[in-house]
Amino acid sequence: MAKQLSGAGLRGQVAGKTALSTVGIAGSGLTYRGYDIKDLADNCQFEEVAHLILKGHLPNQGELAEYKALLQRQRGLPQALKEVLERIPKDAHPMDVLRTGCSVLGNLETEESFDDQQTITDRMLACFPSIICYWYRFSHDGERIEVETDDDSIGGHFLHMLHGKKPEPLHEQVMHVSLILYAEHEFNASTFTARVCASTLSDMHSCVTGAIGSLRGPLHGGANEAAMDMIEKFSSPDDAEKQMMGMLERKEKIMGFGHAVYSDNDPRNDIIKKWSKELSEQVGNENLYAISERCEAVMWREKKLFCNADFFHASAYNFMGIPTKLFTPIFVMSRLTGWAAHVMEQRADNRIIRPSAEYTGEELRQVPAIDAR
Ligand SMILES: CC(=O)SCCNC(=O)CCNC(=O)[C@H](O)C(C)(C)COP(=O)(O)OP(=O)(O)OC[C@H]1O[C@@H](n2cnc3c(N)ncnc32)[C@H](O)[C@@H]1OP(=O)(O)O
Ligand SMILES: O=C([O-])CC(=O)C(=O)O
Repeated sequence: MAKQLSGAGLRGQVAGKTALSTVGIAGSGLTYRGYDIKDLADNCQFEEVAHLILKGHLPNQGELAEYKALLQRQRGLPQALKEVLERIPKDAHPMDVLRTGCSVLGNLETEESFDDQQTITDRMLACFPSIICYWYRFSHDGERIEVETDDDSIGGHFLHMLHGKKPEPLHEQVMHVSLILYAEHEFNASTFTARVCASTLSDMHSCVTGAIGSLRGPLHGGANEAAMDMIEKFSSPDDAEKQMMGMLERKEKIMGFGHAVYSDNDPRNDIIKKWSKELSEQVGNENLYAISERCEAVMWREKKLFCNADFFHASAYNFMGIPTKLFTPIFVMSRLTGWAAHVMEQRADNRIIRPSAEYTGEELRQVPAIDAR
């Protein structure tokens, strides 16, 4: 059944054109440049998909090796940025850290010309994991970590810096899948933010900084953290069911469920759910997985609401030992590709985005003298 796309929130209104992805089109839930998301998640590494989204085609072996080497060389952070990160307190939210990190980078390595947009984007793709982990390890463990590792992939680089040791192959593989699933999603709120900013002919760092702010909220990317906060409070599947029924009765929003465009399933869910199960078996924590499955069943039975991409990401990341507050920053490491590609698309065929509002305020009136107010 197709979802009725109308009403507030610009729902269902076409706000521009894109050749980057399709969302919720019958027969193929989600495609990037014509490739089905499952096909990409089953057969590609994240860097291949980033290349596809940013440069327009899937790389061949040589192009992939070259692209990975280029990203590897750019993992270092300028000293001035490290100093800023060291001043941000431990209890800051890592999304705020990343927002600041991106903005500071824009001061130090400014995009002087749109001709530099690919280079600027590759640099951000390479160093965002360094920004997150440098701050996290300094503020939490008092350690100034080495961010220039020789890890093969962005996900591997992230896990290595976070845990201080090379990740096992299964975890690196799950990071590839996760980053692929989160990479691009048409005119979602954060991407639209980036495009609005781009439409003023602003710079790439400003577009991405704004997009990070939009992704942070629990109705968007922040839902993976909110889902984790919820499921870790449940002691068993039966407890999860009991507590969820209470939340539904109180009309609380349950994070990680529902979607603005999909009607009855988010194609990313089956994919990440399968990996979450495999990880749960590997770490021997089948309770958290069973709790998550019960939440899924209850929401479908009671509300016909389904898990979106965020819900099983929560348990999957938790099984890999990733702290909950770093969940949404991982989303940024990936979605940066989609944001930047949309900025480039907007720039290539731009008109400033400036919709109209329906006025609901006072009729025209006169300013009363100050002693008469
Ligand atoms: C990667 C991503 O960003 S995916 C989205 C991540 N966000 C979340 O998981 C947050 C929880 N989900 C939600 O808040 C919403 O489903 C959104 C924001 C994703 C989509 O919002 P909308 O398009 O406005 O939702 P939609 O029109 O389908 O809502 C229909 C009804 O279901 C309810 N509903 C939707 N999602 C949920 C939910 N997760 N829990 C409880 N009720 C819900 C709505 O409140 C609404 O009820 P109403 O008609 O009584 O007001
Ligand atoms: O499309 C949306 O509204 C939200 C979403 O799933 C995403 O950005 O991945």
